[in-house]
Amino acid sequence: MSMYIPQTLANGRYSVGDLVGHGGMAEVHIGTDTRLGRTVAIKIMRSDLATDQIFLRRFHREALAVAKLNNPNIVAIYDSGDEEFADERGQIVRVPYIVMEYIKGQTLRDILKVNGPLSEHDTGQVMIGVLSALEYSHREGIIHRDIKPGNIMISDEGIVKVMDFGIARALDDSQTTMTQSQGVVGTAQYLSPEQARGEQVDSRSDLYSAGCVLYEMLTGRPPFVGDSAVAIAYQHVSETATPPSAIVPGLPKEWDAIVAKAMAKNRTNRYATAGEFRDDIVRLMNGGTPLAAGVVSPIATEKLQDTPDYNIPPVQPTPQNSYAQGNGYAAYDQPTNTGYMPPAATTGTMQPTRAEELEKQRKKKHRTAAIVASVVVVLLLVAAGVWYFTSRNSSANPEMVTVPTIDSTYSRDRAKSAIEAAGFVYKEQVDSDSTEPDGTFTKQDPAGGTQAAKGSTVTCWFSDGPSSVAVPDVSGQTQAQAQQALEKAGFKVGNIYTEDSATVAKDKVTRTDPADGESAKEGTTVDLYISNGMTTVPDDLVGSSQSDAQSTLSKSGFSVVVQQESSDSVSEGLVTRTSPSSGEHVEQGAQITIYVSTGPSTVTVPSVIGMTYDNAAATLKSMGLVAAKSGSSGSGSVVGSMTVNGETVSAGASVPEGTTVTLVMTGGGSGGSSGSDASSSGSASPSGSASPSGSASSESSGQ
Ligand SMILES: Nc1ncnc2c1ncn2[C@@H]1O[C@H](COP(=O)(O)OP(=O)(O)OP(=O)(O)O)[C@@H](O)[C@H]1O
Repeated sequence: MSMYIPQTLANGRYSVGDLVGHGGMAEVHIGTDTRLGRTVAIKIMRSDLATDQIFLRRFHREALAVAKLNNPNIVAIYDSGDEEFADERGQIVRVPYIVMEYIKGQTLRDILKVNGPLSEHDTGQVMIGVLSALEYSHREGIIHRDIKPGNIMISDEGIVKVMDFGIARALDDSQTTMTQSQGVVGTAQYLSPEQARGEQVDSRSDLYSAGCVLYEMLTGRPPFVGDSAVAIAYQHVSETATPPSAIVPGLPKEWDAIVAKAMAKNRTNRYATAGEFRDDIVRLMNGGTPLAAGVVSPIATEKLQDTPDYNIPPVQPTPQNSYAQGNGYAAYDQPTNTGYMPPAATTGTMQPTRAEELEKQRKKKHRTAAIVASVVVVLLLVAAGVWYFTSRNSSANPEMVTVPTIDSTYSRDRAKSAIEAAGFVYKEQVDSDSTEPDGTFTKQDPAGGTQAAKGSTVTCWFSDGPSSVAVPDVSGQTQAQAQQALEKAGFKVGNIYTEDSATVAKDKVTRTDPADGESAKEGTTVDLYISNGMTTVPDDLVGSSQSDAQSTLSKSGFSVVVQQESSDSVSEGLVTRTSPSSGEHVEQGAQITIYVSTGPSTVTVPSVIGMTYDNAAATLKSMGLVAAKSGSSGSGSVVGSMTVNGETVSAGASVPEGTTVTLVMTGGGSGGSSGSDASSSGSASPSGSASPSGSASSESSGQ
């Protein structure tokens, strides 16, 4: 596979370096996360996968789920995305990619290819790592679905790292990969019987695959091999693998028991958890007897009792031998049908190495094996011929029937009856991508109304209900970016509202409903709120200190101007008012003036000596003071002709506005005094307070 790869991804955040490997679906490059300055591995998927919407959605959803896994035996996922760029021919291509932990090391597949079987010790160590990874991921609700040596890396420090969690799920149902035989064949060797039958997988499916990996580490070859994915898948469903000890002489039979339990066809007979599986391996490695050797699946128990009869010579992992073994002469099933004599007991004084022993036995049995292989080949040819002619005859001119049309009103039972009544075999599949309610019919194959051979299979998919996903945080993004992110996460965008925001820039998303982080069913409609660039002046500024008001306004992005003013009602240093005032609608970042009290305002008492009372009172009033009189004893007409002879507050004194100044009046303009000299004995008091002490009577005026 050769792909055009851009030099950077995600607006330059990741620089893409040398190719470190490639598989059927992707190329993996070493790279650098320039923001964090760390080395990463970047898996860039084939661009044709990007046109597959089902794949894309699942890919990002799975990457998101797997990114949450945090375990030393799992390759960490840091990021994922799609990159659009022009290739060398100028054509726009879009590629999905995953940024992950870079592992300096080798895959188990490469190690097995170069070294052949591993020692029991190394096998145990690798299995402990793999099963610890699975125990953790299963607890987190994530099934790997594609455990195989190519997805297990051993770092240069010897740490086992499992990768590609969930990617297989993204590839499920993808049209692109269904026809991509390389990907299917690679995986078929570790496929659980339920996966081979297209049934629902669960965590025990991973344990089956892990059992196949264990098998391969012990023997140097996968449990089943064949010349097509179908041939291998068939063996997983119907054949029993040769016990590892029959391939590797001297290998303790306890390994057979562990492998048999892990690879039980019926998942209820397998280890229930990865932890149980791992504990059994640890038990064996510590010199104990694995539980599997005591209580195992009926088939395995039966075969274990047969183990003394295992007499198959070592089998090299060549297609012929493996294929023949997969076609029925596996020792597990028919140990006595092979015609082999038991190998000579190894009673020599020097223990040969396993490789030497393998070589010795292979030579001994070479002639017999050649004869048996010939017989098997002939049998196979005959079987193939029979199959070919049978299937040819049965498929010649088959009766064609119209496929019934099933729709969302059909229950499972009704769909089954309709399809069977028309002469087809009914098959049901779970549509885990559908956002329809659980149990709703979503699609069928072949389509309703088409012609298909009577007796062929019609598959119907039923939704298992929308899955719940966390609403992504799109605040601060443009409407288009937010819409893309929400749709990528499986949501629909509903109403778009605008609203005030103090902090989010105009035309950017302020929030969503449901809010980010909330869990909602896929397909849920999410409303978007966009900032209109307006906001309101905050409440509670009046009466607060200047510094508090300034900090509140600055935090909300306003610019602040401070003005001083006197106030009778607001203490000095506190805010009297703002302009614009609290609650007013303003643009983000508007200038707000806060007025800070300097305390009550003061006035200088004027001299009103010699004035009539009315004139004096009017003068005082115009200055914000209150007049009162004292010392008069005459009637109003007499008072009218009296003049001010004294003021209780001396002219020129500075007093708060509203202070009462008591005027001492004398009659007839004679200047004589009829009362005390109030200007010297009185005191200033604000409006409403008592007039000078000692006044016999006073009457305020002017307010
Ligand atoms: N995180 C990583 N760090 C270092 N090397 C890696 C990393 N991931 C993958 N590789 C290398 O890249 C190669 C290709 O990986 P990839 O997962 O695409 O393919 P595969 O598993 O070999 O094939 P398939 O597509 O069949 O699963 C691996 O074999 C490995 O050598």
